[in-house]
Amino acid sequence: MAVQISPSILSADFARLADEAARVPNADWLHVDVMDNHFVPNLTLGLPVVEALLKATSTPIDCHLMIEDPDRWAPAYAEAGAGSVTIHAEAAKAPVRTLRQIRAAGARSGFALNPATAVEPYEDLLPEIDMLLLMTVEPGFGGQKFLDVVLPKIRRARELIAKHGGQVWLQVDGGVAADTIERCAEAGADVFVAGSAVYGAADPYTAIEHLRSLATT
Ligand SMILES: O=C(CO)[C@@H](O)[C@H](O)COP(=O)(O)O
Repeated sequence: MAVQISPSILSADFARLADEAARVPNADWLHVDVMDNHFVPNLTLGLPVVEALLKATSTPIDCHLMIEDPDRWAPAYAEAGAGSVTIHAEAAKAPVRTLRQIRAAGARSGFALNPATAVEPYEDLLPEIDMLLLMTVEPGFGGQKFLDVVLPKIRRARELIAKHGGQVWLQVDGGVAADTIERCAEAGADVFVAGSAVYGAADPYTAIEHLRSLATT
């Protein structure tokens, strides 16, 4: 699959989100981090802001729910029009039902694992998942250092995905930048979330194209 870049608006100016979305017309997705200050120690935004963003941009929205009760909230993000909705393994109590509800509402179903969560126990869930997200930092904040301890898990996840037909996208999120993206791509990732590497750059458009070319092998 072609490399996809999903800039994280966590590093954008929250007072000007529509303008910030317009600065990255070459993004494949706009990555929106929903944090509730319970599952992670940070508070960002929720459904009303996502609904407003959906009206403000034609770029598909990739919602990453870092919240305590994703089973309760994920279907609403999909029904609102998010193109992809990702729930966390560590938070979901009924992941199969919730992943199916996301798909039934017309979005791609995403399933995320924190750095210390192994992928093997979730192999049987792969048919329910459109995108597996491997966190390459502890979730909660942008601008953290990439955890290269996750690289073997990216390789393992790619093997498991191939075993199940290869349809599942493999996303990495956290510390993805010009000096780390090639290692992620080499390990098997194909969807790259980048916050500070895009919105911290003088020219986010060019930063995306640079990351895309580095990841395209
Ligand atoms: O989910 C998260 C953080 O929890 C990410 O989406 C960050 O927003 C990525 O930021 P950078 O590490 O790329 O600056």
